[in-house]
Amino acid sequence: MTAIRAIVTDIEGTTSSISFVKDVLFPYARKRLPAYVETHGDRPEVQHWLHEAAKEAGIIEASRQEIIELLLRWIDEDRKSTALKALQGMIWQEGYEAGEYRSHMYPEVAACLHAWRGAGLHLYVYSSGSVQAQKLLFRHTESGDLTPLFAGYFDTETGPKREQVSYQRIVEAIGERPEHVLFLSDVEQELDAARAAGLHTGWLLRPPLEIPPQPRHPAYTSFDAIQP
Ligand SMILES: CSCCC(=O)C(=O)COP(=O)(O)O
Ligand SMILES: [Mg+2]
Repeated sequence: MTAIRAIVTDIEGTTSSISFVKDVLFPYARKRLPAYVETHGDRPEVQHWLHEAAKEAGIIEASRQEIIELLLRWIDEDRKSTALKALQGMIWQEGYEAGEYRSHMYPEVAACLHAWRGAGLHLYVYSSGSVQAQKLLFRHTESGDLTPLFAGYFDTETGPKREQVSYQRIVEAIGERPEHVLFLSDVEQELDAARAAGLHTGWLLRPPLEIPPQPRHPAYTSFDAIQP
């Protein structure tokens, strides 16, 4: 493998369990979204994302109630809408700050991130969750505040995770050639897109998942097995 200088990691299913996102974060945002929009709907950043959601849905002159119902539907569908993700991030902030939850990290993740950073690698996050949500998640982990380890964060404002161009934009933004960058994810389509852009890939298959006989990407059941 060409010398790896930077690692870009996904979150859900890679550093943290799918269950934490689906069973803790999503229901928290779902329950509070209507009241949050009613209470904070006049803030410019909330207004902006409500407008973006309506635009994405092609709804002209939507009422606030219609947008709320749309966003709740999108949460149920796990739609990777940039507008929804931005609003979820704002709501999750309240939960983290109230101590309602801390974010899950697989047991070896913090130690590996520390070791990789200690070895001089530059670490980045690329998730469908908003940059705000990513920073909150890594600040409030069960393994402490991991944000000092990261040099940057990317969300779907950079582009969808299954499109090659998103990875081209990321390597350009971080100033690395793609062959020096390793992307880690649990989703094969994301890895395919990263590989098409020239990045190295690592496929995380967390137990009870198992590595198939001939994986299309270098496959690992934990970060421990990755030797960048
Ligand atoms: C930043 S935590 C919430 C993650 C999220 O909203 C999500 O949809 C998961 O996306 P990922 O790209 O990390 O699999
Ligand atoms: Mg994932």
